[in-house]
Parts: sequence; C-alpha cells; structure tokens
Amino acid sequence: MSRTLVLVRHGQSEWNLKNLFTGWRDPDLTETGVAEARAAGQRLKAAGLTFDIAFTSVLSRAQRTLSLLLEEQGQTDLETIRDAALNERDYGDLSGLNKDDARAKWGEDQVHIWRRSYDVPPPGGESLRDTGARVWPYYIHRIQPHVLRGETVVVAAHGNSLRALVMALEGLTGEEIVARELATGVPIIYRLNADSTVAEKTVLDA
Ligand SMILES: O=C(O)[C@H](O)COP(=O)(O)O
Repeated sequence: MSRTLVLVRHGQSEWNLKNLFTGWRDPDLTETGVAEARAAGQRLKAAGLTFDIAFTSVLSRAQRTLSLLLEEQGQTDLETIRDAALNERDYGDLSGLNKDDARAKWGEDQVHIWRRSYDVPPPGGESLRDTGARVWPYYIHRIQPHVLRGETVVVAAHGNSLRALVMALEGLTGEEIVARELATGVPIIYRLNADSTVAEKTVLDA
C-alpha cells in the first residue's frame, strides 16, 4: 500500500528574489521559480510517482508551482483542493519589508527569532505555532485520510506552513524546528505507516 505524502515548497517567487517578507501577499514565481517547479515535477516522475489528489494554498505561487509540476507529471487533470489553511505564515507588519532592512532596524537576532522560532510571532502576524494551529488540523482531517487509505498525495505550499507540518510529522521540538529550512521546489517524500507515523523520508534534491 502506497500511503505516500509529498510536500513541495513553491519555487522562487518575485519577492523571494527581492528579499521581501511575503506571508499572505501574492507575488508570482520568477523564471527560476518556474524552472524549479518543472524540475520538481520531472524528479517526481522519474521517481515513478503518480498522484491521486493534490492540495495547495489559495496563493498564486503555490498554485502555479503545483500546476507546473503536474504538467511535467502528465497529470494536469488531477483533482486539486485549494485552502487558505495551507497559506504561508502571516508575516503581519513585516509583510513587504526587505529582510536586510528589518535586520538593520531590529537586529539580526530579533529578526531570526521572528522568522524561525516556534512561538514568537512577528508584530501583527503568526508564530509558527499559530500557523501549525491551522495547518495541522487541516492535515489531520482533510489530507491524512487520503494518505492512510493508500493514496499518493501531493501538497504544494510554503516555507513556514510546511515547516509546521514537518515539525508535527517528524515530532520535532520547538528547539529543533529553528534550524529546519525548506528549499524552494525540492520535494520531500514521506511514506507513512498504517498508524500514521513516518516510515521513511526521502528528499528529492538535484
Ligand atoms: O513569506 C516569506 O517571506 C517567505 O515565504 C518565507 O520567508 P522566511 O524564510 O523569512 O520565513
């Protein structure tokens, strides 16, 4: 039985390139991001994966990554569910600010805490814990049932919404998640046991 879950962070966005906090803002992919999404689809195809259902956020960069990836897979008609529960962490007042400008204003350490800590929210935004509080229930109720019935499921989402999911799937602590970075356009494949724990993890990098 397959019980396979594939997580993919969207390809590079215009605001990733400009080094701006993005959160719930909605920039498109860059050319590099498009190429990353296509490469992810090619790698998944080469790994022999065919999907039964796809999930993504309501933000363009994740949706476009998914559709480019599915084009490479030859699965453009795949059933796709879009939900704001999978959106990027809301970066609040930092949204649209340059990350280096923010470091100059508030200091390297404070900005790192806002970006990577588990429970310190950026001003007016969501902590990773807040993000997990919407991502994890959505995973448990909407995504996991498909995986446990033996399907192969792809989730195209965002750096921090996926970090929240990875934290729960891998049982990481609030300290351990600080160092976890997810690369753009690199699929992570989890095979689950019948009891929903992770049996095997593969990172499909180049
Ligand atoms: O929202 C953003 O700015 C990015 O998608 C993720 O940014 P981060 O790596 O600064 O958390």
